[in-house]
Amino acid sequence: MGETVIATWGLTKHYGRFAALSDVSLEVREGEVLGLLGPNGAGKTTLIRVLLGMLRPTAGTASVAGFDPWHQGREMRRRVSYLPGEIRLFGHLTGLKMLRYMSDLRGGEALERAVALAERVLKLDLSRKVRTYSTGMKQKLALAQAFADPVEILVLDEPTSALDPTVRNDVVSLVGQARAAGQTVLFSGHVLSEVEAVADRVAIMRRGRLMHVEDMRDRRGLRLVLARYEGGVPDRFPEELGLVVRERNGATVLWEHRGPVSPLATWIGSQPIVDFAVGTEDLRSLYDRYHGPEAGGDEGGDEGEGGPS
Ligand SMILES: Nc1ncnc2c1ncn2[C@@H]1O[C@H](COP(=O)(O)OP(=O)(O)OP(=O)(O)O)[C@@H](O)[C@H]1O
Repeated sequence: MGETVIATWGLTKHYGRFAALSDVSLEVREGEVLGLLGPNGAGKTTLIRVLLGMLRPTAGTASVAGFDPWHQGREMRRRVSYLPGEIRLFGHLTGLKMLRYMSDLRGGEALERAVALAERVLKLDLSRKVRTYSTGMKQKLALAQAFADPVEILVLDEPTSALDPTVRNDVVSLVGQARAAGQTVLFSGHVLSEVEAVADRVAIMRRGRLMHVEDMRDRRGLRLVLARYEGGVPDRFPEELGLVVRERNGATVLWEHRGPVSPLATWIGSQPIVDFAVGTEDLRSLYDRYHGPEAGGDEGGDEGEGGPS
């Protein structure tokens, strides 16, 4: 993985006394796909808008492609393609003219690719006026443009929110292709399976705070082992097995395990273990640790328009 291309240090955004973003420090490395997860109001869009130089942070700093987004927004935006959560297009233009308009803003290079993506991959009729498009069709048009842009960084705010399941999968593939082409992708979303399918790392937000960053590559090699001992669970386990105790309760222990299975299986065979089970932990259970029923509610502050943009 390459060098850091997006970084924030103690990023904070207040609306009056309400903190939409609190002390967020995060890094995204070159060529990486980072999924930003969190329920409504967690602060994902606020973070993205600060990174795009559309909102001025109350405190903290950010760097995107080596630029300060607020003070060097113009230089930064040349290197970044952004899909906003709320897409605004010119209704009187056809899809094709809208794509031409958007690609001209970047020197026209990306038009051919944007048209191919829109028509062939996303199956969009570009001869229709944009005002006759459904919400999902508008999202497809903006996605075609975002993925076609010859930029280093893609920032996608809920890129699949209006799409049907088949097109969602196409977008997941496009994110994978963008990474294969060396682009860095930051995207936000709620659909855990999509994030799980494509993200290298996942950042979980809650009430404006960054709660947890998980490396999905590590996670894919993680297994959970549940064992019930005859009598009590020993205090220590051989270090070379790479077992980490997640929970222990009477005669039962839940370990996290990474690495080869065979030494573990041999060792388990030598232990006074009466029963055991092996499984994986999907992203849902990780997410639920921060947002599940036991994690409490997520009501934020007052909704409202405003802030510099
Ligand atoms: N202009 C504003 N004035 C006051 N509060 C705001 C403003 N913009 C956002 N907020 C609040 O900041 C919090 C974070 O909002 P944000 O849009 O970043 O959340 P999100 O994680 O993107 O949610 P969603 O998934 O619903 O898009 C919310 O509680 C929201 O009400």
